[in-house]
Amino acid sequence: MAEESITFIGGGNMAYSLVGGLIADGYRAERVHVADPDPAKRMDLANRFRIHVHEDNRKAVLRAAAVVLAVKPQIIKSVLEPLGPILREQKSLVISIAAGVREPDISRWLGGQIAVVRTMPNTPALVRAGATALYANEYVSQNQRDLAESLLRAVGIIQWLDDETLLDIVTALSGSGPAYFFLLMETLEAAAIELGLPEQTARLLTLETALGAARMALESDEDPGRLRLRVTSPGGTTEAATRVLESGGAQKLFQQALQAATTRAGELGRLLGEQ
Ligand SMILES: NC(=O)C1=CN([C@@H]2O[C@H](COP(=O)(O)OP(=O)(O)OC[C@H]3O[C@@H](n4cnc5c(N)ncnc54)[C@H](O)[C@@H]3O)[C@@H](O)[C@H]2O)C=CC1
Ligand SMILES: O=C(O)[C@@H]1CCC=N1
Repeated sequence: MAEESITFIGGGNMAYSLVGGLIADGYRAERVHVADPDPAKRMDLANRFRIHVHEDNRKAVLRAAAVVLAVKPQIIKSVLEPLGPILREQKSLVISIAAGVREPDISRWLGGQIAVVRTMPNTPALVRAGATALYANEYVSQNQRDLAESLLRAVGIIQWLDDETLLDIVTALSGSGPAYFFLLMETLEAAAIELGLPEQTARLLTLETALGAARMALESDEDPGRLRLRVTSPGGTTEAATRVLESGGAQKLFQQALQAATTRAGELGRLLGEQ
């Protein structure tokens, strides 16, 4: 991938995952900068990845080909306004990973007419198994599109979207999605321990089953519904378990959860856009 310099504004969970994935993919540490006001975050990132860390956002973005906004949605406006003049002058590409925050608002806070890619990655980027959707505004050149794509592709799969509004659904599905699968893992592991399985065995079997199911679904020509039926012997154990899940409304609950997350992303976008 192109070895252009990239700056992360905000060095929290998601920046950690993306930086870790980039370094693991062979991106040179001296090309990566992170700005964060928290000295503990800066020290952690510098020690772990040997990248440049900064307290001052303006110094951190100097000469950056791409600037990744990795702060909470609620502070994006205040972070962007002072950076607008320098980012426009440098013609840096701005890549936002913030949930809900809309591209027209990001562009407006930066002073307008600036290349912005709005994305939604997820934390498995840390192990280069991320899933990211991207949307580019009209000012993004082909080179910048390639740069955004190569940065996110280094940490997992990517999908371009033509319609920005779809990013709220993506946020609910794959942005928040790791949490749903972790919840399932936590719950299954705890239930197995409660039933009498040793802790280490319960953990290992839970995680390998999750990995195996995901790999199998990715590599198979059959959809997950069909693969589920293959596990389910008539009158067997899976059928007994599935009956409990269905009668408890598991599918409905997941639909409602995805709806709630999508709605929240839309609300965040609306509320923050009114600033
Ligand atoms: N955590 C996740 O799974 C995902 C998060 N996102 C998005 O990524 C963004 C960051 O989320 P997290 O990393 O989870 O949050 P976080 O709270 O872990 O990280 C945010 C970082 O920003 C720093 N910060 C605060 N004020 C700052 C300022 N003025 N300038 C520079 N840095 C500042 C904080 O010290 C903190 O380290 C959010 O907008 C979120 O919507 C997107 C996809 C997945
Ligand atoms: O919970 C959140 O708002 C962020 C966005 C997607 C995952 N974490």
